[in-house]
Amino acid sequence: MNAKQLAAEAAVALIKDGMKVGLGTGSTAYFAIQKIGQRVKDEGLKVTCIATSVQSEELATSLNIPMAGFEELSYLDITIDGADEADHSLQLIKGGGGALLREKIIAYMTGHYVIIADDSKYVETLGKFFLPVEVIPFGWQRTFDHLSRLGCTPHLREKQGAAYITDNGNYILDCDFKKITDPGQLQTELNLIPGVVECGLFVDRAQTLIIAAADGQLTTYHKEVKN
Ligand SMILES: O=C[C@H](O)[C@H](O)[C@H](O)COP(=O)(O)O
Repeated sequence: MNAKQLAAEAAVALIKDGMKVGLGTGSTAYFAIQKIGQRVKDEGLKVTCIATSVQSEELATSLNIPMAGFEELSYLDITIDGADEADHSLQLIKGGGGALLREKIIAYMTGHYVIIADDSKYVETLGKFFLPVEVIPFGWQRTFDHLSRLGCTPHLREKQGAAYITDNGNYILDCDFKKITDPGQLQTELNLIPGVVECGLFVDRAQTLIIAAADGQLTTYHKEVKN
């Protein structure tokens, strides 16, 4: 079993009958959704889920995982999601797969927010991974200018030669800050820029971080966070 799958399955073991569950996005969350589907099928696990992306919604539906909308769910017991970077105080960079906005909305309605990753994602200081910032397409070049003034080099994310479009119809600027020493302050500054919809910093959100190594070793970190 690879490290991502190992971390994912350890997290899915936390899900109990009757829980409302948030489904993350990406190659690590994929294994969690697969395992939830397996538990629904084999054990008759009773859950109601909401997904952080169209991609995860489609995967969950194909596995017959019961899904619900925001009109039905206002609170989730647990969400299991991946991350692009996580530091020792469980601050995160997310959005490598473009799902940061829906992921953050769901993180903010979750009681127990669990992050799963292989050990390459566990870093001393955030920022080596370019920080994804979701911006509206209107005037994005000027939003780009404002981001640059915060000391980063932004790059418009592209897919097949055109601007990458998120599930919400927006663009992503991947920002090279090199080192992010104060994620909370940076999040505040980013979200004050007109045109920025949301940034991929998840500050004081994760309560549990499950890191798996290729040799099968699992390490779980916990933090007190009032969600
Ligand atoms: O937008 C995508 C999400 O934030 C992912 O959870 C993150 O990019 C990690 O993805 P992966 O597990 O594929 O490395």
